[in-house]
Amino acid sequence: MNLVHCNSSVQEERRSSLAVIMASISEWYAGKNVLITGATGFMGKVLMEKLLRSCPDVKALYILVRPKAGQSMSERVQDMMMCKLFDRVREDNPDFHQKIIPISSELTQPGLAISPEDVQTLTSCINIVFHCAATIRFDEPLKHALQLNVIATQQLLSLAQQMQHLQAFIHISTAYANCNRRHIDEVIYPPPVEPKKLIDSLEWMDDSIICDITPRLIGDRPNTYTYTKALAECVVQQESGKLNIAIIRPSIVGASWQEPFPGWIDNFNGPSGIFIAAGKGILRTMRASNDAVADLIPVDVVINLTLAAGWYTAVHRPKTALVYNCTTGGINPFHWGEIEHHVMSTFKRNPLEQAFRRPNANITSNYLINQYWILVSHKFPALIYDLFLRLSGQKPQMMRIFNRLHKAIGLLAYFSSQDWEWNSDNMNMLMSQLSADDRRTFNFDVRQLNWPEYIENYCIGTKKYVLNEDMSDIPAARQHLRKLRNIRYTFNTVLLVFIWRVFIARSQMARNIWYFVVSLCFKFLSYFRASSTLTQ
Ligand SMILES: CCCCCCCCCCCCCCCCCC(=O)SCCNC(=O)CCNC(=O)[C@H](O)C(C)(C)COP(=O)(O)OP(=O)(O)OC[C@H]1O[C@@H](n2cnc3c(N)ncnc32)[C@H](O)[C@@H]1OP(=O)(O)O
Ligand SMILES: NC(=O)C1=CN([C@@H]2O[C@H](COP(=O)(O)OP(=O)(O)OC[C@H]3O[C@@H](n4cnc5c(N)ncnc54)[C@H](OP(=O)(O)O)[C@@H]3O)[C@@H](O)[C@H]2O)C=CC1
Repeated sequence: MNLVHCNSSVQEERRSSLAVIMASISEWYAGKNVLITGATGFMGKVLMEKLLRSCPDVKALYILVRPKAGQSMSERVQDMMMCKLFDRVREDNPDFHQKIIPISSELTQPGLAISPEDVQTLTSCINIVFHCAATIRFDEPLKHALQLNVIATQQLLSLAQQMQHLQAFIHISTAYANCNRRHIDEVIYPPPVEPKKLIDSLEWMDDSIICDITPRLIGDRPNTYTYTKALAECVVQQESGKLNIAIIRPSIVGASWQEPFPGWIDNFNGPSGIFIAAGKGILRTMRASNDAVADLIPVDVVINLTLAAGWYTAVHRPKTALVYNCTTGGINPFHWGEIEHHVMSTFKRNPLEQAFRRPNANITSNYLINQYWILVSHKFPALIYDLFLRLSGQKPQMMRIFNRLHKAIGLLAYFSSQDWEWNSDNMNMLMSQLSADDRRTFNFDVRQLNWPEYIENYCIGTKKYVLNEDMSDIPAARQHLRKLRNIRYTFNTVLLVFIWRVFIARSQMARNIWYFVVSLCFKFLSYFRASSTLTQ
C-alpha cells in the first residue's frame, strides 16, 4: 500500500514538473514575484511593461528605486506609470499599478540601503531577479563605476542567496564587456583583475590616485563602463553559489522594433543622441567606418530574450550559468554607412523642429578628413552663430553645444569604427526551446528585422518621445528647412563674391580670370537673347 502511494506521489511530482516544463512563458510567470533593479531606466521600464502586458497573471513586481532630483521614490514611480510606454497596459488593466511595489534602495550603499523589513519581504517572496541597474556612462570615475556595477551586483547576489523561493537570477551585462577581443563567445572570460583585490585596493585610495591609474587598469578597454561590466560578470560567476544564473549581453540597445509600439525610446544614449544631433543639423561629421557592422539591437528584442531566458533558467536549471550574446551582426548585419543613409533620408522627410542647419551628416574613417570637416562644418558655423548671438545681445551657446557633442562622439567612435563577431548559439538554442506561441509573444528572431523600416521608426521615435515634438508640426519644420536652404545659398553667394573681391583687389591674375568669366557670361546671355529673338 505504502509502495503504491509512493509510486503515485513520484508520478504526481513528475507530472507537475512536466507541466512546468510544458507551461508557456506567461503561464510560468503567473503567480510569480519578480524583483527588478534599474526599473526606472530605459530597459527596466520596457521589461516591466512587457511583463505586465504579456504575463498579466504575474503576482507582483518589486522594484528597487531611489529618490532622485528632488522627487521621492513614490513620486518617481507614479510619474513613470503615467508614461506613454504603459498606455497599452493601462488599456488592458487600469489597476496595473497595484502590482508594482517600490522598495527604497540606493545601490551604492551598504546592504543596498534596503530596510530590514523590506529585506524580510524580499527574501520570503521573490521568485526571480532581473538585475538591470548600472551606470552606463563612459566617463564614470572608476570608483563609482566599480561601486555600482560590481559591488552592488555582489551585494544583490548575497541578498539573492537568502531568498527562499528564488528560481532564477538574470544579470544584464553588455556585449562590449569583452570588447578587447574581436571574437566573443558565450562564455565568461577571465577578468582583467581579480575583482575582490581591486575593490580592496580602491577602498583606501585617494580619488586623484585612482584617476591617475585608471588608464593602466582598464588597459585595452575603452572606458570604465566596459571594464566594470566585465568584472561584474566574473563576480556573478564567483558568487552565484547554487543559484540558477543567466547573463544577457545586449549590444547597442536602440528604440523598440514592434512593442509596445515601434520606435519607443526615451534617452540620448548610444546612437539616439547622434541621430538627434544629425537631424537637428548640428552634427555634420563623425568618425565611423561605413563598412563596419552597426550592431544595434531593438530594446523589445532584448527584453523578450531576457524574459525567455528567465523562464528557461528557472525551468531547465542549466548546470552552468548560460551567457546569451544578444546581437544582430552575425544574423542580420547592417552597416554604419547604411544607417547614415537611412537616418538622413528620414530626417529630410520628417524634419525635427528648429533645426540649426539642414540635416547633412557624413561619416568617415579618416582622421584628417574628419578634423577638416569639424573645423569647417562644426566650429566655423558655431563661431558665426555665437557672434550673431553676441551682437543681438544674447548669450553665446553654440560652441558649448559643439564641445559637448565632440566629447560624446569622441567616446562613441571606438564602437562605430570597428567590427566584432559574437557567437549567438545560446540565443538560437533558446529560440528552439520556445513553443510557436511563445516565439510570437516573446519574439527575438532578428532575422525578421527590416532595417530601413526600423531606422525610420527609430528616428521618428526620437522626435516624438525624446524631443516630444508633434508630428503635425512637420510642414512648419519643412518650411524652416527651406528657409535655412535660402540662407545658405545667400551666404555662399555673398562669401564667393567677397572672396573674389579680395583676390581681385590684390592679384592681376585673379582680375583676368574674373573678367574672362564675366565676359563669357555676357556672351552666353547675348547669344540666348539673340536666339530667342530669332525664334519669335
Ligand atoms: C547620421 C549619422 C549616423 C552615424 C551613426 C554613428 C553612431 C555611432 C553610435 C555608436 C554608439 C555606440 C554605443 C556603444 C554602446 C555600448 C553598449 C553599452 O553597453 S552601454 C549603453 C550606452 N551608453 C551610453 O551611450 C552612454 C554614453 N554617454 C555618456 O557617457 C555621457 O552622456 C557623455 C560622456 C557622452 C556626456 O556626458 P555629459 O557631457 O556629462 O552629459 P550628460 O550625459 O550628463 O547629459 C547632459 C544633458 O544633455 C542631454 N544630452 C546628452 N546627449 C545629447 C545630445 N546628443 N543631444 C541633445 N541632448 C543631449 C542629456 O539627456 C542631459 O539632459 P538632462 O538630463 O540634463 O536634462
Ligand atoms: N542602453 C544600452 O545600450 C545598453 C545597456 N546595457 C545594460 O543594460 C542595463 C540597463 O541599461 P539602461 O536601461 O540603458 O540604463 P539606464 O541608465 O537607462 O538605467 C539605469 C538604471 O539603474 C539605476 N541606478 C543607477 N544608479 C543607481 C543607484 N545608485 N541606486 C539605484 N539605482 C540606480 C537607475 O536608476 P535612476 O533612475 O534612479 O538613476 C536606472 O533605473 C545596464 O546593466 C546596462 O549595462 C547593455 C548593453 C547596451
